[in-house]
Amino acid sequence: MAKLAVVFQSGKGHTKTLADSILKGINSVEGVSGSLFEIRGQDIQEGRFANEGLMSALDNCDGIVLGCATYMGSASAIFKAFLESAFQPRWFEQRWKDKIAAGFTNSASQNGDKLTTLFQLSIFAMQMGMIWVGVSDLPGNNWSGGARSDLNRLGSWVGAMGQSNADEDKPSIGDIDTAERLGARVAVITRRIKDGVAYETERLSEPGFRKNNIARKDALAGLRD
Ligand SMILES: Cc1cc2nc3c(=O)[nH]c(=O)nc-3n(C[C@H](O)[C@H](O)[C@H](O)COP(=O)(O)O)c2cc1C
Repeated sequence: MAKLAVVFQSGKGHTKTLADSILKGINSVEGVSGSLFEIRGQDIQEGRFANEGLMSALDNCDGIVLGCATYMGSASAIFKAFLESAFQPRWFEQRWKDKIAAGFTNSASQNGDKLTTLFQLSIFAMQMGMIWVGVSDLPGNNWSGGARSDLNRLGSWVGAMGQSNADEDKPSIGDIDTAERLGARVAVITRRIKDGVAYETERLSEPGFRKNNIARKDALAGLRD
């Protein structure tokens, strides 16, 4: 059974609607099971996120879907604190290398600068050595017959975007269903990789990587730099 985590932050529940939808998509795929993990402000002290139980549960997953609200054109501060907490020791040890990753965000404005949030999430995943999966749906609501209920109506491929009106409690049904389809896509791809040909992946700490580079430098001395 492939295991996927949906890790999210949501202040007022709008982004949680997308997280629930991603989870629904994941669990619709046979042989894959998903779990939700909420990042809460109470786990942050002096700006640093600390919840070892949650982090080690993520260590045991085959993939992690990351999502948070867009605040001030950026990933929310609470979620950023969680991302930064992966630096030591998980980034140093390449612990999440080759796990599958994907992302989602929600904001009030149609644009709201939320692409920045998806960039932050995808860059994080790639710094962690993870394999990023984007949205595969064609763009919706981009012609005269388009509607808010269209799939991928915000035309985003880096990750799933949601937009919810400030006086309503949910993004559009188009966004909710697009998130569900991203969850299913991530699950199918994770299962395919997990059930595929087994492979060993090299994991190096920074000192180990430096040692290899010193050996390379010595081996190449006088040849080229
Ligand atoms: C501190 C703060 C900053 C925000 N910044 C943006 C923004 O840059 N762009 C935008 O479109 N909406 C912005 N919003 C609106 C939220 O993105 C929107 O209400 C979203 O649905 C919140 O999701 P949540 O209920 O999961 O927290 C901001 C809201 C807050 C509280």
